[in-house]
Amino acid sequence: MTEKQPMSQTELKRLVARAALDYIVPGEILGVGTGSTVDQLIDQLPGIRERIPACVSSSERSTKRLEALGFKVLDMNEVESIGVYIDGADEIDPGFAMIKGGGGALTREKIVASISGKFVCIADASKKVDVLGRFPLPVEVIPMAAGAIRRRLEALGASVKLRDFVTDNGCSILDAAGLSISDPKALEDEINSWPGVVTVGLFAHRGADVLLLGTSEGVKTFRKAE
Ligand SMILES: O=C[C@H](O)[C@H](O)[C@H](O)COP(=O)(O)O
Repeated sequence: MTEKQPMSQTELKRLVARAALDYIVPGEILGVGTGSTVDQLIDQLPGIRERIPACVSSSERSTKRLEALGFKVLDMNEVESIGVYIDGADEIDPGFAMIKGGGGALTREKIVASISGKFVCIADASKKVDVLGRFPLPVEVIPMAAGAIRRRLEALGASVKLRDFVTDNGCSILDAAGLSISDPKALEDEINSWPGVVTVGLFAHRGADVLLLGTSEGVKTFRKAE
C-alpha cells in the first residue's frame, strides 16, 4: 500500500483559494489581496468569470495578474464599498488579528480591507499562531523617517532590517523581528501614531471575519465570534 504524501504548501494554498470562491457574491465587486496564496485564487477566478463584474486590487502585482486574465480592475477612488475582500496573511492569532505585508502590500491591503464588509483570510496551517510576532512585523515608512522609526522599534525590543524593496507607494519597509505582540490593537495604534509611518502591518482593528485554513485534513473554516 502506498502511503499518502503530505500536501505541499502550494497545494494547501490552492485548496484554500478554491474554498474562498464560495464566498464571492455574484454581481458584486470583489476585493483581491496580494501574495502567493492570492495568486492561487486569481488563477482560479476565470472559472467563475460570469460572477465577477469587476475587482479592486491591493497591489500593482495583483492588478497586472487580474488584467492579464481579462478582469476589470477599478480605481479605488471610484468605489465606495465592497462586500468581500479575500487576502492572505503572514500570521493570524485566535482573535483574528493578523500580521500582513510580507509581500510589501500592507498599506493598500489595509485601505481595501477598510471598505470591505467581510474579510476572508486564506492561509496555510503554518500561519495560525497563538501570539503574533514570530514573523517580523512589516512597517511601511516614508524613506526620510526610516532611521527615526527604526530607533523607536528597537526601543520596543525589536531587531530591525530595512527591506531592499520599494512599495507601490514609493516608500520603504522596515521589518521588525522579535516582538511578542500580546496586545495587537494597542501596538497598531502606537506604531501608526509615529510621524513618518505610512502603515504598520498589524491588522487588529480591522482583522479577518472568516479564516479558511489549509491543513493536511482539508480546509478548516473559522468564523470570528460576533
Ligand atoms: O503584502 C503581502 C500580504 O500581506 C500577503 O497577504 C501576506 O504576505 C501573505 O502572503 P503569502 O500568501 O504569499 O504567504
